[in-house]
Amino acid sequence: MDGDTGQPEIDDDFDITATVSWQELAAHQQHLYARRLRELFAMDPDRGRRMVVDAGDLHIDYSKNLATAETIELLTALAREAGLEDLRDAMLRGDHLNTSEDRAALHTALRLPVGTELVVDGQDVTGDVHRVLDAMGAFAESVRDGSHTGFTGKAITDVVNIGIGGSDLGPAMAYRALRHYRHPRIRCHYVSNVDPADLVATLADLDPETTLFIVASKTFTTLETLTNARAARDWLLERCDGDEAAVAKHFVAVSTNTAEVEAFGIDTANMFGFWNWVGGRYSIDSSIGLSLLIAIGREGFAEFLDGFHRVDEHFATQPLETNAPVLLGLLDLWYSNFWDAQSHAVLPYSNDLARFPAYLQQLVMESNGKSVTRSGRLVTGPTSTVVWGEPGTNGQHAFYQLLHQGTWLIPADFIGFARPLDDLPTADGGSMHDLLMSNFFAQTEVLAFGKTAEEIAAEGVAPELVPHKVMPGDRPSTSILAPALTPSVLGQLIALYEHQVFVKAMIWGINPFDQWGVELGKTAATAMVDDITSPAPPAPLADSSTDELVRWYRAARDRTP
Ligand SMILES: O=P(O)(O)OC[C@H]1O[C@H](O)[C@H](O)[C@@H](O)[C@@H]1O
Repeated sequence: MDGDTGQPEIDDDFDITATVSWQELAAHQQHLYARRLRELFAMDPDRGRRMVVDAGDLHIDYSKNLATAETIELLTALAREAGLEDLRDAMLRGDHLNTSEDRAALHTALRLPVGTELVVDGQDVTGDVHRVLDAMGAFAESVRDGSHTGFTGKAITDVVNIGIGGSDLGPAMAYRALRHYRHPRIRCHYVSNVDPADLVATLADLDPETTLFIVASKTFTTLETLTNARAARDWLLERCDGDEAAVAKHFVAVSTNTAEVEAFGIDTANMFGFWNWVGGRYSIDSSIGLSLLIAIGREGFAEFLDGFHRVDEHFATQPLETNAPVLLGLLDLWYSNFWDAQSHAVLPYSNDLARFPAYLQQLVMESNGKSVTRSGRLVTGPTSTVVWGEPGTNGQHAFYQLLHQGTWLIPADFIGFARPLDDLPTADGGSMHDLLMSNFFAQTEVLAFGKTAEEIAAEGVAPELVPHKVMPGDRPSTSILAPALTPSVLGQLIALYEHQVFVKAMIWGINPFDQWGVELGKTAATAMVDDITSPAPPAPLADSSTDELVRWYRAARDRTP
């Protein structure tokens, strides 16, 4: 620790890939490469009982990974060499780990219990967080109990969250996931895309008298969100004879930018704030979660936050060897840096978690899709893999073929629940949920252990078909089980992934809290609007491809059908 500043000492010339631990892991991979998971289980029959870790209500089995006790020893040594424990503590106490923006990354403060002391940059962070939570809670209650009414005095029945990226994916995912905990009268809708189809399709079924809009944007300058919000306001004004007073009843804002909220025309009395130390993709438990809070109520939202906090506590206190986000982050790094894995599948065996992979795509890839270190030096190895996935069993009938027999190594996370919130009987009087989970367990088994040519031939399969039916096995997976998909468990799952993203970033030496790569595309799109809308013939564009595309687009658009 640097005694003067309290910041962790970050050696920007430090290259993790040049360390002894890294070389040892590379040598270890060569040794493990020749081993089969079948052998590893035969040599260590208790592996499936030992290579498990519990964090809060999450029960995680990582024994079906291409790893042994020695792998974990070497990976945790690597993490120590990267100073992971100090960096974790630095993040939790609010040091400015987001170096390129000179900010803290304090999403963990959003779920600190009331009264926990945390002062950062002279601010009483927990006090601020709970003041906003209280205001959100009171507002949500007034919507839920019908006392907040629309311009004709009717209770709100529909909430439209207008936001994109971190101001959409989290609440949209969680609203869907927590279907069982929602208020019976209120439905939430999520509009993100600047494609007008999104807003038009959403508003088609809504009644302006009973619709509340939440304009959610950290910066309140995001083109898509402001464009959709303006169009939504026009829609409302058209239906209330231009009564501007209606806007105050039907529009609230969620943002860090008071000036822009005012400039947009939303009364700041109807604004719920947050802080620049909350990154967009880490903001679901800030006021960005207002729609979710309206849907599941104060108690549900408090349980959700408590779930995050339980995993935060685990992350903060457990030794690296039994620390779930650390282990999962290290295994991920093991595959991308030592096994050339380029993608990672997330497979929820829960239809309500259908948007969880999409949510993780932003969390993981916007955080760790970087190729320079904190000091701007090029990294010397791969960083984030591509994250993708679909709920099981749908994925089984679509892309699992590639997981089982394709040429890529694709580690997969299986997520499932013991107690169903919905269940129906099967034809033989069993439970559909048990059937779903039988698929979960069977898939992880087949991925890991496969089926050999001998086993297939012994079943009497024609010799020419045997190679087609061989299941190679050694396809790694991690199983994450929880008792049920509750608000708390959802919070725990999100925190588990947030922290594993951090673990990897700290070892690679990159900044997981900025996203400069998104900026140029935004600026270029704004500049392009003139090129495609000006009444004058298109000016030649710098490259022949874009030039030709724009000309084709304009001609086809302007041709009478
Ligand atoms: O919440 P906003 O300021 O509108 O930002 C919405 C999104 O904008 C950009 O795409 C950023 O890369 C995302 O991180 C952010 O979540």
